[in-house]
Amino acid sequence: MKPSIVLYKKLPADLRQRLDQHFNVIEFNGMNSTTRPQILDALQQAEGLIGSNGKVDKELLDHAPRLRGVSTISVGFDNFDVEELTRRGIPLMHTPTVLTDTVADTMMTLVLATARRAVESAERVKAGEWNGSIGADWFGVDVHHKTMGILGMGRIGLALAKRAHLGFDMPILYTARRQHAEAENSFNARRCDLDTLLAESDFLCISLPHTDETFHMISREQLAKMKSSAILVNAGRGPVVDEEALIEALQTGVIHAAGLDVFEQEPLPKDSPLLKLPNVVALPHIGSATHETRYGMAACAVDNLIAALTGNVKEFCVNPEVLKK
Ligand SMILES: NC(=O)c1ccc[n+]([C@@H]2O[C@H](COP(=O)([O-])OP(=O)(O)OC[C@H]3O[C@@H](n4cnc5c(N)ncnc54)[C@H](O)[C@@H]3O)[C@@H](O)[C@H]2O)c1
Ligand SMILES: O=C(O)[C@H](O)CO
Repeated sequence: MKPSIVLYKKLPADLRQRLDQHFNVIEFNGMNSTTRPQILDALQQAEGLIGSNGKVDKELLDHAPRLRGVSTISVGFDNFDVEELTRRGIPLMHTPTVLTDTVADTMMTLVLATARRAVESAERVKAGEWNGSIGADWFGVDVHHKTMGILGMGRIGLALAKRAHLGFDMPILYTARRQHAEAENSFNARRCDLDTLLAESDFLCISLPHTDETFHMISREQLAKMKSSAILVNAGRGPVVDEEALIEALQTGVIHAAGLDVFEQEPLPKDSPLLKLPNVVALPHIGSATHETRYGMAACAVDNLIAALTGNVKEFCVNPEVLKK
């Protein structure tokens, strides 16, 4: 008999078929307050779990006595209790690499859109405000040759450094726990401490995961150290930036603008002050959201689950120590 798995994300038909070839698939339309109790029930029998955007915590794992493998359709895994999964010997698989270039493109989009006020200007055109030669009240600021500071010099940070340095002649600064030779040798990036990064960056670009250590790493005190002309771009995770402090900084001119793909609460609440600020470009967490990349992520996650449940894991395991047991 094929092992049962729980799927909580709609997949392209061919990938769903691939899962069906290996498993008895119990499918749910997302993990939310309605489906979660049903998912917990189904997990009594399930040996695998695959999806994205659900909380996989101790409560869920307590309902899954037979679970042997978990696969997330994302690179980020802050919604998983990795310690608890590891304690139970369950591998957590994720999808790095396949989305790196697409997310770096999204970050560059936010850099350009905020600096050149592209969204704001387009909205003014649609509102019929373009009635003659434009004046300085429509002008933006240059991107090329400005300093980009990268917080989170991992796969995405490196791909962003490549775009900024080779495409836009931008000097690159980064703050990291270790030196990144490729960033330094290929893109002339310079490592510095956080205070220097804050003081010298024209664009502070965040591609950090959400961990205990990165929670509110950028708050009131850090924002105050930035240039008043600086632009903050965050496509890592919302909680890395203290959103209340950011809103205040944007309202009072402590910094110039922000381009945000991620937020402390998602979807962004409809009454968020961010939505009223003309110097904010807010995107609905579309970092990896192209047809090609989302397909690639789903395919990688399907392969990852098959590998985990057949004992063939070679890469993309968040907690590889469980494989040695
Ligand atoms: N907006 C989106 O749609 C989207 C898409 C993909 C990934 N992401 C986010 O981007 C993150 C990064 O993805 P990646 O593939 O580049 O991962 P990665 O692991 O390659 O890079 C993360 C980098 O952050 C560094 N880091 C972690 N904690 C740090 C700290 N306290 N101080 C300094 N540096 C620290 C790590 O050392 C690593 O170099 C993901 O974890 C996810 O949260 C968002
Ligand atoms: O972590 C990721 O892969 C992105 O945020 C998409 O969910």
